[in-house]
Amino acid sequence: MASKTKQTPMMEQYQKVKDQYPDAFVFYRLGDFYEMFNEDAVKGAQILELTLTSRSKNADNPIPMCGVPHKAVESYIDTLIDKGYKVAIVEQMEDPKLAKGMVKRAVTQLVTPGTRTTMGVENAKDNNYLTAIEYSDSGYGFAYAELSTGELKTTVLSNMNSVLNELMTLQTKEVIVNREIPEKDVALINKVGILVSYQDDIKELDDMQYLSEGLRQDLEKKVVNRLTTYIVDTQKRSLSHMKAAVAYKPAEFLKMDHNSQYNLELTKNLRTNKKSGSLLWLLDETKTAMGGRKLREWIDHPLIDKASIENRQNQVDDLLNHYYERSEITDMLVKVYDLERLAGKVSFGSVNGRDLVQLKTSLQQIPKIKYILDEMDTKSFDEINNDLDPVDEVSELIEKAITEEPPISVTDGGVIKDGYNQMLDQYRDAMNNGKQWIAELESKERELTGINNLKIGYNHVFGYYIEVSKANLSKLPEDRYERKQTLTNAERFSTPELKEKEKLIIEAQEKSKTLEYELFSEVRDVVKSAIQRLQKLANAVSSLDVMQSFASISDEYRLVRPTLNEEHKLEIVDGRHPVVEKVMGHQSYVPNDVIMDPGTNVLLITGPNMSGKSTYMRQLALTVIMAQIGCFVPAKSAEMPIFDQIFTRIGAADDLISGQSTFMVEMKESNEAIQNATDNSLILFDEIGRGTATYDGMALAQSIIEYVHNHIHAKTLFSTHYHELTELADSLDELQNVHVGAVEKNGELVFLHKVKKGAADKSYGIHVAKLAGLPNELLSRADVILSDLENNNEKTNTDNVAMAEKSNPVVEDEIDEPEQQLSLFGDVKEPQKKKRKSGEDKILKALKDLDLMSKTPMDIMNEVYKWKREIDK
Ligand SMILES: Nc1ncnc2c1ncn2[C@@H]1O[C@H](COP(=O)(O)OP(=O)(O)OP(=O)(O)O)[C@@H](O)[C@H]1O
Repeated sequence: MASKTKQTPMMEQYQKVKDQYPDAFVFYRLGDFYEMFNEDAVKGAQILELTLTSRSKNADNPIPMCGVPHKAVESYIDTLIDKGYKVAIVEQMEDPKLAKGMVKRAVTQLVTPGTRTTMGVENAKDNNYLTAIEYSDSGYGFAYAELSTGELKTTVLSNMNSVLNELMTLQTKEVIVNREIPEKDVALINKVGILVSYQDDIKELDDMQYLSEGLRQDLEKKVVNRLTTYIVDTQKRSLSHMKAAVAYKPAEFLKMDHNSQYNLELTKNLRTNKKSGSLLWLLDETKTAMGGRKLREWIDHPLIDKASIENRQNQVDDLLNHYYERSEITDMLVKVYDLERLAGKVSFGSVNGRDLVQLKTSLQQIPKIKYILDEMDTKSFDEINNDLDPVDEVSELIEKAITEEPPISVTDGGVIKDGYNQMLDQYRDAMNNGKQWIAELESKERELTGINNLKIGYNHVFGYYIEVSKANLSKLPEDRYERKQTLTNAERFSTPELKEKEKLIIEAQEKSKTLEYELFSEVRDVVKSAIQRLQKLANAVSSLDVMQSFASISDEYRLVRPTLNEEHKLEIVDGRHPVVEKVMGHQSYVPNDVIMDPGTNVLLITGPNMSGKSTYMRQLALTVIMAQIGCFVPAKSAEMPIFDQIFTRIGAADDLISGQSTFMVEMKESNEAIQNATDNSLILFDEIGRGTATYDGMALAQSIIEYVHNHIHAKTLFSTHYHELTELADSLDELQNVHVGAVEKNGELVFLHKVKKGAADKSYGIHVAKLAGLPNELLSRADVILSDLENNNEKTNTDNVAMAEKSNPVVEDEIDEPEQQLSLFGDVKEPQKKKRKSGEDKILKALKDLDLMSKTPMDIMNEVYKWKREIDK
């Protein structure tokens, strides 16, 4: 809290704002600076590396203070937002020179992590989503928006797990909730590092009604309204570019949880957390920022509708078949700027002359692109072509009105072209004539005074002046020259006629600047009225951009069009992991088949460590995702079903956030798959069970395989080091063994990376340890232990069998032991039954011989009674 001593009116004004925005840094405009005070100043100075000073230094309680220049404020705000803070911007609402008393100030915007719209070039292809969640008994309303592009989507999710998944997939920066949401939910959101902001009331905003109008579910309407209320409250500016909310259902897309997306490195590399090395990195040859964002959205949401996938495939095909046209389109797309974000800027009123020139350049490409698409004459692009509206009147207006290289500022003139407005031309003439007159005055004055180095100059404070060096002062006639400024070596003067011309020039300058700004605003308003059309155009351009990216990737990496079937047939010939291949070079990559006919649902993959088991599984997942976003796939040929969901238990399983152990996460992820997978799903289980004791692990692995095999029938790849499991192929007819080959050459292990039918014969763990450089002594010792274990195992097996036979010789003969009595591990279970007495054996024999059909119930009753007495003896 600020000190209780009497505050100055300004500090009172400041404190009022701060009280309203306690969780934000308050940037308080004072002249050319935004100042922070008190605790904001102390913290802000530290984070932003500013010098901390104080106001009223000599008072008892000096007020800590620091400031940033208004011209550079954006970068400081960005730094704070990046660190998860909010910034309230307080502007002067009147000209301080004209203000009576305290200058009026007000918060003009609250910038928060989810509402930031200033994107640097480096993250132009990223979205910055703001999300709202509405808790209810029947599920969670979920809505997200991207303020800079106006995108707004909503859905209802059944549980908090799905909410967290969606939040992480979208990489949301901020979540809006009201206080009815359970605290444990808020804690979960905080745990994944997302800022939670509260918005308790919902305002029915007339001009924002359209945003939720088309929605059918109340929960969706409510959550959209909460989100838009928060946006209006914080942004306090026009949001006419916000698009009406689109309701979506997660089930309309291939479902994948965030962990799977993360572990499959779809948009980020696991190690570096950067785009490089991810599927997105491989596929991104988009030329526009909008295309880049759309590609990412598609990777996050692959399709499941066959017709839509095939339409995209047709587009790729058509572009591949029209090489020349494709490269023309690509060249034009390079000149298309970020139409979505330009539309946003127009709506916010923050657009400048340069933005409008970018808009014009972009729009001018559209007729050319349309022409080429017409020439290509392919049906697949009909819809996109229809939506390519060049918004001619906007580009023509900008062409007529805005200069080719306008300055950044829209208030300093130089934005409007000559010839666009008569009045402006007249002002400009006056200015130019005046300047011309002044230039001529210089030579006239030189002649008059005989001072050759006399010159006429201009500065902001003193205006136009005649400068004479001190040495020449004596040559100057006294009468006409009025002294303006004294320098070390010269004096500056004015004359009545210079003053008069100066006045004319300055007046013309002021008037032209004001008029230019008015004209610019008019142009901007015309553009504003075309926002919806621009957004539709942006959507079409970005789709076209992604398609040309797919086509050029397909060319570059020899991808093929997959055939989609409805018969559960998966047949990928010579498939490749596209990212690993790109990194290692395609000569070194060993292609592999994945063949699973309709009757084969489980591939059990064995092979040494490092042989390529997980690469093989990941390769399949990426191929499926590429196919379902409409791209071609890395293989010689590919036939595949459309998958509804992908479940993975792959890669590092540590869940540091919720503090769960590797094994626990492994089991939870397995459970997710087992509970939710269908026969249309893809399951990838990489070494399930390795996180616990061998026997537990192996038992679980087998029962999971059996369960998936018997109940789910999803296409499943299961890699394992438990060689014993390969015997399952004998009893499970939908399961096949494959193994990744390796050979031993002169005691060294050579990986072949080739997947072949059948089970691997050996584990080679010690060989891999050798490759990792473990000391020889340790390795030799491991060899000894291994052969001991192997011998013991064999011995134990034979001992066990012998013991079982010895301990129970009669039973083996007389009673059919179920086969399962032979455990997984090849040894016989300890006999659990006590040795039976001979009387009991007699009873069993009698029971076996009893002919039920020839006896009455009474006879049986008597018989049983006799036996019971016998046993009870
Ligand atoms: N098809 C392939 N062609 C060429 N190199 C490959 C291929 N598959 C994998 N590799 C190489 O082998 C390395 C190890 O592969 P991967 O991690 O898939 O092995 P793994 O069998 O799953 O190992 P572990 O059992 O230890 O987890 C990869 O990093 C890659 O460099």
